[in-house]
Amino acid sequence: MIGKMSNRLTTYINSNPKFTKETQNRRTIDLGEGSEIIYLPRFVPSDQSWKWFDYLDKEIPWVRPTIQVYGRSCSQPRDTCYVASKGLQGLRYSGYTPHAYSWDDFPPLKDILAAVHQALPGSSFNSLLLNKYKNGSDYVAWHADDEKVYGSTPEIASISFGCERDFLLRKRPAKNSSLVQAAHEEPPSKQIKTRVSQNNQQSFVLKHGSLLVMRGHTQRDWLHSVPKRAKADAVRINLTFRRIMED
Ligand SMILES: O=C(O)CCC(=O)C(=O)O
Ligand SMILES: [Fe+2]
Repeated sequence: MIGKMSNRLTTYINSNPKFTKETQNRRTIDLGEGSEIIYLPRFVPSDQSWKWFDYLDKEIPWVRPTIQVYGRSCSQPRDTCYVASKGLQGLRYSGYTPHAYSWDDFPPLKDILAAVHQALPGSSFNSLLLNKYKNGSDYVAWHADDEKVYGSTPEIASISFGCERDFLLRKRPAKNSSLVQAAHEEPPSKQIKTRVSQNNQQSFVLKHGSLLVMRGHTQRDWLHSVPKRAKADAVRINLTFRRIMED
């Protein structure tokens, strides 16, 4: 009986486009305390990923804005563009308010969004921040996407095309966490040991056509970055789908 059921289930899964090989490769990483990562290394097939890469590389009006970091103006170390549904509150980050293009300006983005929604039933994204890293000297510094417009538990679905890059996550020391307490109470020699002994880092190599999702309290409790890499010698395009709260 059980054997028959599982056979039928296998047939159903293999014949239903929702359960493709890519979906079966899904990895869920529980970061603890309500933070979760989902990683699908082969979400979009390679040839389709290259078609989208070429379209985005050519058609997106990429800009490299001036942003404010710790009160200083500097050039954002990657190109960017922003797309959002009509009528939403505007986005502002690092002292910069990007122009919001519409989904109709770039029709293939609607196909990519539909694929993301199919992989994440129950999710509903209404905005997209695009990033283009010309090579390994472009990067994104440690940060959290914890702007108020995303609400208390932002979900961010991130698709990567082109050059593989490392994506790092690091636990944020909370105000009253044991890490901070230890830093105050222990002599300097012990402080270092305390930090090193905590397993508070995660890293992923974001592959061409991959999907990485950050959920729950990841933006409150963790920081993420894409560091400079001398060996990365080609362009990477990254799309991060987000949901702006409607009021
Ligand atoms: O390029 C990436 O993988 C991450 C980009 C990112 O963190 C952001 O746009 O907020
Ligand atoms: Fe981010």
